[in-house]
Amino acid sequence: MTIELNAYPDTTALDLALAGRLAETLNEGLALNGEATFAVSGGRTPGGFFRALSRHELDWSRVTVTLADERCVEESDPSSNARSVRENLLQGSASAARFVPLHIPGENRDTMIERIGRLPARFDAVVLGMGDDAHTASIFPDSPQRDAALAPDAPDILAAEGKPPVRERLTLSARRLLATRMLFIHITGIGKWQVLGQAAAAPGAQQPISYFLNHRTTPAHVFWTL
Ligand SMILES: O=C(O)[C@H](O)[C@@H](O)[C@H](O)[C@H](O)COP(=O)(O)O
Repeated sequence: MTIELNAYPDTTALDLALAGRLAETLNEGLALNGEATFAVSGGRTPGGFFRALSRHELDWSRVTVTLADERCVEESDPSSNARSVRENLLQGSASAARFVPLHIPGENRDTMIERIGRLPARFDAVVLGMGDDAHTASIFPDSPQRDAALAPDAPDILAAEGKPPVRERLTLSARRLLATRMLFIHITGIGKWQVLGQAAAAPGAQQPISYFLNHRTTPAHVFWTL
């Protein structure tokens, strides 16, 4: 288990640095495979990072972006992670990227599973956030779906019970999220830093984030600021 820690003086420096690292990772994927695919998280933290990444000149037409999780709402809803990606990341030259949402209102479950199953088996990058309760994506420590989402044989995607603002969610499983060339964890604030440290020190604990900090084959790259 290796954890690379990258600390920054403020959120602006953090967002610029993480965006630069993502652009580098995506360019590596483009050079290696002619395409690149990554999954990002929602919430309040990543907006500045999305805007910084959108300003990087990449061959975005060969890049696919999807979500680590989604709230089951219309894209017009302020809680929609897809809305945040479209408004903050898919702008400028990055608007040429292909976006694969998790939740399409009215789509039946089998069609959704089949659509997500068509994503490349291994992402070039996954960017996870974390809640103060050590949840990540929509894998919550006290959710009835926690064990199913963390199971080594979990499906790619599953319905999950989250917390307000939206309880009904979809989440990629830990297994699917860990199938990535690079894993980034993006957090701000001393509270989350302390939660992350406790989780890292307790391998196999019940906190969902700890499954991503102690994984035997996918090192975690933590980008954080107080
Ligand atoms: O849909 C979501 O809510 C996110 O994917 C979730 O996992 C998020 O990363 C954390 O809840 C942190 O959220 P904040 O960035 O708002 O603190």
